[in-house]
Amino acid sequence: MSLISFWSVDSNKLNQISTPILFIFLFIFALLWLRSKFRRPSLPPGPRGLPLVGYLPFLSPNLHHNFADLAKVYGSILKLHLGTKLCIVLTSPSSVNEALRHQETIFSIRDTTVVALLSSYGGSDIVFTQDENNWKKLRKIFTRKMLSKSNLDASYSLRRQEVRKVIKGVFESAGTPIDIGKLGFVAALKSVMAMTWGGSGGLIGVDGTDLDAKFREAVDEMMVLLATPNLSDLFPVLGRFDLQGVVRKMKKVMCVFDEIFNSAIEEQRKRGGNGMENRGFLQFLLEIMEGEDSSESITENNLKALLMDIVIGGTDTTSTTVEWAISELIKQPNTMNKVIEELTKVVGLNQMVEEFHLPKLNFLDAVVKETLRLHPPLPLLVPRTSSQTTTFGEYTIPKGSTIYFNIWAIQRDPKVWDNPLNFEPERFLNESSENLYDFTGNRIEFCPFGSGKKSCAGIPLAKRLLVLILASLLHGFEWKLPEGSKFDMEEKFGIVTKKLNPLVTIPTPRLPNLELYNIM
Ligand code: HEM
Repeated sequence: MSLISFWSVDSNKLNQISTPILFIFLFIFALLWLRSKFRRPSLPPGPRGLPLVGYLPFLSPNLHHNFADLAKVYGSILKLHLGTKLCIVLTSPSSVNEALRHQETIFSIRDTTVVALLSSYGGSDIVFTQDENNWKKLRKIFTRKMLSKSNLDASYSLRRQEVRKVIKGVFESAGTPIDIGKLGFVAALKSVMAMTWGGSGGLIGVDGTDLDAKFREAVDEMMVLLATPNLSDLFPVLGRFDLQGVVRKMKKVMCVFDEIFNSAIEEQRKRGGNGMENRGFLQFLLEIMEGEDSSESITENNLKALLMDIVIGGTDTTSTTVEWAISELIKQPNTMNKVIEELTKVVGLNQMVEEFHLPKLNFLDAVVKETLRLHPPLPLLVPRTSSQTTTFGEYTIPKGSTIYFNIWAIQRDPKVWDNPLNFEPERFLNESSENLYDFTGNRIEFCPFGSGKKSCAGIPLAKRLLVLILASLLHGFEWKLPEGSKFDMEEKFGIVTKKLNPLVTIPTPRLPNLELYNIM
């Protein structure tokens, strides 16, 4: 048999065998292709938990540290179950960017806890409203009207007076230990309250009670309740039993707020806003509520909830940052000296700090940024929830997941920052990065105020009030630790992340003319 005839016989046989095999191969290939095309990507990896409670028993109190450690094992997109909740933790600039910017409509709703809902009059505020149109309207009122440049300029005298009162108080207690966090809180809260009620002085109830003091107590209590982990959030079926009594306590605090707000509204209505030099946020909101422009109309609950946003959003965040900044500066005398040199040069020793000095305090601005890089008051931002199932690269994120953004870990990531754990304000002063990193979160590597359309609405006020308080304390006094006192930089996770051991320091007046401390 010639080679040709061998080939033709065998190729016929071969055809008979190979056609079915080819079909089988094509069939399997088509199946695989279809599977890969229509298969949902899997959930992100994450630690195993226990039945029912999930990872809950293994969590440490500092949630942001815990999440950062887990990210080292499971990667920058990880999942864990906390009670009945599926939680996703994002720990890289790219994944946070994906959620807050590229897929922001899916992740724009905040994860709401039972007490947060109560504190916001059932989600009538900017932070927790679930209605996009309502959010747009409230945010516009908040940023373009209440915190507009002209309104903030006009209310400067109110902030100035409250900060001056605090400085006078410190002067009178010179030489004795002072808790800086508490001092900063009083300065921030009293300034915010003065701006809320306007130039009408403090709030006095019908029976002559000092409502300002009552308000301060209620804010203190609310901060504690907001920070209390509540079983009802993790196991909604337990909600009606309110096992820890958190809801009962919160309802009581809300009654106090309501009484104060009602009294303030009644008083403000009687007085009206005409002719008032400083109209205050309350008068602004009353005018909007009672005005004729239906596109802006707000309810009384919206009004009260917006006031709550200012009080809750603007006080603890500000005072905590002041405390961390002074702690870092006490730890590093060389950096403290640079701040003092700048204050002496820009403000001079013959006057107190004024708001117009602030834009010239470039080094202090870098100190504030560096403080917020290492100690963001909200290290996981305000958690969001996914409004629909979506994919993140190779992973699926189911609808209803709670999303945490670990910006604390990102802002300390050695892949992003040189010497990330060192306090080096100079890093924000080099020409290229000065313009690169601002407070708008345009680069996720530095976003203590969040990023995207739902980033902090209070930045214009935060920038003025925080720096005014910090600069006034540093310009007016030299701060020393009491002899033999313990000093550390341990953190305590909560509604805002504070120092575990409060900073207690002794002030000595720095300005030669002691009269300055009494000028209001
Ligand atoms: C050091 C000071 C402050 C820090 C670090 C801070 C940080 C933040 C962060 C991280 C968020 C969430 C952003 C997100 O989800 O992406 C936020 C939201 C918000 N903050 Fe601030 N904040 C500060 C001061 C203030 C002040 C002074 C006010 C009020 C006057 C305020 C009012 C708000 C409001 C209303 C929101 C919700 C915005 C929205 O949902 O549209 N914050 N803030």
